[in-house]
Amino acid sequence: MTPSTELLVAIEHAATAARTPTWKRLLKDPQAVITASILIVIFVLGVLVPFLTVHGPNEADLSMINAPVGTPGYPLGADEVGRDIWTRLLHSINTAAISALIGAGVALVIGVVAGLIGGYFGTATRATTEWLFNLIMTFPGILLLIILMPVTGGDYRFTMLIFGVLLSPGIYRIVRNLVVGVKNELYVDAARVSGLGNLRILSKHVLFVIRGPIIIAAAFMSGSAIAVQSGLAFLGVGSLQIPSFGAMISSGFRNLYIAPTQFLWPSLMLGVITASLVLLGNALRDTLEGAKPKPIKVGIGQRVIGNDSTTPAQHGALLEITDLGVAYRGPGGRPREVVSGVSLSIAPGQVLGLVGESGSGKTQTAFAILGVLPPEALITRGSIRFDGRELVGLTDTQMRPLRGKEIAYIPQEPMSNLDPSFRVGSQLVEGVRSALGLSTKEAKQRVLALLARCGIADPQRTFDSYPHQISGGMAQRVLIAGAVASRPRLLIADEPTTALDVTVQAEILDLLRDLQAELGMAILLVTHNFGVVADICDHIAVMQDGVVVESGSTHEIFRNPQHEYTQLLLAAILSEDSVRTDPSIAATTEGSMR
Ligand SMILES: Nc1ncnc2c1ncn2[C@@H]1O[C@H](COP(=O)(O)OP(=O)(O)OP(=O)(O)O)[C@@H](O)[C@H]1O
Repeated sequence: MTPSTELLVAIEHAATAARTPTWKRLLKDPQAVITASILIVIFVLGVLVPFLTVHGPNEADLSMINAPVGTPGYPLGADEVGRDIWTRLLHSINTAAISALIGAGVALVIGVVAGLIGGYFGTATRATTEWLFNLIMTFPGILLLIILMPVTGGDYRFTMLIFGVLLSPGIYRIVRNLVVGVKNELYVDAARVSGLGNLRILSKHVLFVIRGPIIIAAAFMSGSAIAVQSGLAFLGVGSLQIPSFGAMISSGFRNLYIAPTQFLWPSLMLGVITASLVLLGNALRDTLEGAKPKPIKVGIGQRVIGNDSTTPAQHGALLEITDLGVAYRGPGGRPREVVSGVSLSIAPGQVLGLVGESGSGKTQTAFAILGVLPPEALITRGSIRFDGRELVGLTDTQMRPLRGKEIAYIPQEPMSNLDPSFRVGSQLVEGVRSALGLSTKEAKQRVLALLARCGIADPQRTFDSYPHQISGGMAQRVLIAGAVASRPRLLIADEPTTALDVTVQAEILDLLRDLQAELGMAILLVTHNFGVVADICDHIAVMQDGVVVESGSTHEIFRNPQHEYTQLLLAAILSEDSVRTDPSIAATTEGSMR
């Protein structure tokens, strides 16, 4: 099996796993199966207590005080007042189960209902629920439970009820945050528009999506409730008539030197129950939340078919992309290639236009070269060689010396790529210093010179401005200045003129053309606009649905487009409408076609 086939098989397995129902996936997890089985066995022992014991839980026989393990009728021995430890242990299971049920149940009911309401409805409702839960959180939990003993009459069920209320802010916050994240999803909007009531939307769409974290929290809260009930009983808080692990441990503790096993049984049982609940919660989390595809980061663990990273690039190409595949997993977990078998080549100093309609995979190809694909992206196949060096498989640290120095990038939205909190100059100086290792003073001089070179009339003023104080065209010039500061060998420009008005577009293209000639750098120009391509590119690659459908010299493609899609794109820019709305570009295009 080739490495890439292995990767695809692994992806396929992950996708199949994601489609399997939760309970089936849980059954395949040994941790979930073992812990759930232990809890079921213990729970059944508690339920069958009348059939498994001969004594009552508080029935004392003074002749049996501290009877050893294996005494007839007392399989685990008797305690300090002659009560059957086995019987008390099984009854304690029921106490623990009821504690978990009440404590976790109350917390869930209050927390989930309030979380749904607080997260889904307007700010006034949220502010009220928030205030209430903040108030609850100010109560000192355990202390309050002890202080309220006279009110609860020592009945652990009331104590657990109060404990449930005290636990509820935790679950409220989880649910509220999840609901805030989900409520603006398009499918919730769609349900609202289709006329579904809030109750139905909350119970059907919202609750369903957030069920995973709620189930997990329930497992952890059950463990907490049992632990707190036992702790209180250990301290002697509550009715002495109720058999519980805490009361048994306390009694065993007093007799530790006389009969150590009295301490062992309840401690062991309590430990096994709480540990099983926590481990089951972890297994549930892994199954419910881990079902999402695990992202493979670019540069980490990608494998390429049959390439040897020491082989130089073919035909003296600066950038050579061969059979590149980039995929994302769809809703079912199945990977879908958005870049599929793309091959491109750029010689030093050449300008290649990567053209295609929106969503055709141009930016994904550019991001793959830069090694900045989002974490959920998968490189399924292929190779990207820069100056003979394989880039696919490089870690982020290995990519960093190349990015910004050898390969520079100009983004589509100049404004959103400048940090509004810092002055333009300081952002540029920072980039230039890190790329070229210059002192601040040298970097500043270089930046000012570059700003002037990039057509900015008053460089010092722009240097001292915040991004909101400059225009879109200026911001793009600023970013171009930053990109070419290190004299890169390859400049990737992703729709560098799209966000600008027509006259500024032409100026920016002029600037790029001049800088390219001056610095001799290669440019990969990502655009959907054939007019831009005609203006500046030597070669063109046309992309459709993630595939390069046609490539060749600009002259050839404009003169004799072979592929139907290329003909369509060309026809579109020459249509009457686009000529009317985009006169300078149409003129340029016509010019270059002549
Ligand atoms: N994070 C992501 N998860 C899933 N699919 C994605 C993700 N990012 C991009 N895509 C998909 O990849 C495909 C190609 O996107 P890409 O951004 O490369 O298109 P493009 O040709 O550059 O278009 P545009 O000019 O609109 O940016 C699109 O169908 C897009 O939906």
